[in-house]
Amino acid sequence: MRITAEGLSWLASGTPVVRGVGLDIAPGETVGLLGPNGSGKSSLLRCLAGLRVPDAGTVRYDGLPVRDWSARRIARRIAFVEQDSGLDTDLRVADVVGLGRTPFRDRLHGPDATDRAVVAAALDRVGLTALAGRSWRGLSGGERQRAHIARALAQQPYGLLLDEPTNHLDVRHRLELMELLAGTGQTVLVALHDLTLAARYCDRLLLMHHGRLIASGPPAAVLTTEHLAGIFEVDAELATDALGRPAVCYRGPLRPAVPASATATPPEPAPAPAPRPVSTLREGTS
Ligand SMILES: Nc1ncnc2c1ncn2[C@@H]1O[C@H](COP(=O)(O)OP(=O)(O)OP(=O)(O)O)[C@@H](O)[C@H]1O
Repeated sequence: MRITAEGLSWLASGTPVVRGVGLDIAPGETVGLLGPNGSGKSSLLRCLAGLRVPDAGTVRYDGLPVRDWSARRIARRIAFVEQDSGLDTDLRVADVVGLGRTPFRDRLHGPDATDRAVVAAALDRVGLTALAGRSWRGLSGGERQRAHIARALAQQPYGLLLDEPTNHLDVRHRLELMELLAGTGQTVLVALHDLTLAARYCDRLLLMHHGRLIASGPPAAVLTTEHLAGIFEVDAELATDALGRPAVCYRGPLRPAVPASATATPPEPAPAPAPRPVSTLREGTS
């Protein structure tokens, strides 16, 4: 599925958050969405997922504008894994994953054999089969995150939008998740803070800053020392991993430059005026 946006803008209480974003994600492409905190990644993803109505511009799936589509129609095309769903329920893990089947079900009927098979396959893909019967409340943060991914996979979408899905995941599960996403064959747009992970698994990277898309291209073209310093405000060196992709080695946050006047040797204090000899004091002349 091709996901495109033209001139996309969204305002929060009158303040521009997404500013004139244009993008074109080809069918089957895995694209990483990068940017510092507050740069507008989640807001852009929500616009693309139909959860925010843009103030200007158009989102299209396979060339069709989605502005007037119902949530159900969108959910049959695209799955969205939010940064923090805050889901709190007594449902079993398999039932939470089964929520991904809702767009395909008649409201009056429960899950059928196909739904159950799709849910089982999704749980298997994220390694949660053993926890299928557990209560949602008993899961760790990382297990919940993987269950959300399984719920999205159970939707059998053509496109996947994910907002920092590697949060809470240990290193092995991060790598597994990125391999899974890159191997789905679906169109994937994934917001990530781990720049090296993004470079390793994404075909292309998009970089946001203050609501605008300021760069798009292969990982090596977007992860530059200029962007690391100027946009992410870190002092970092770029290495190349075994696959020829950029890998970031951080030295630390960039310190704001100290103005020269603050480091210069302070001038010698002016000598205090010598006390006038008493004899020169004249209190009145009469
Ligand atoms: N509903 C809202 N009302 C007011 N301000 C909002 C709203 N949604 C987002 N913002 C503001 O818009 C800016 C972009 O937020 P957004 O969550 O899209 O950024 P982000 O790049 O996803 O950040 P992070 O990396 O921290 O998750 C932030 O300054 C945020 O406070």
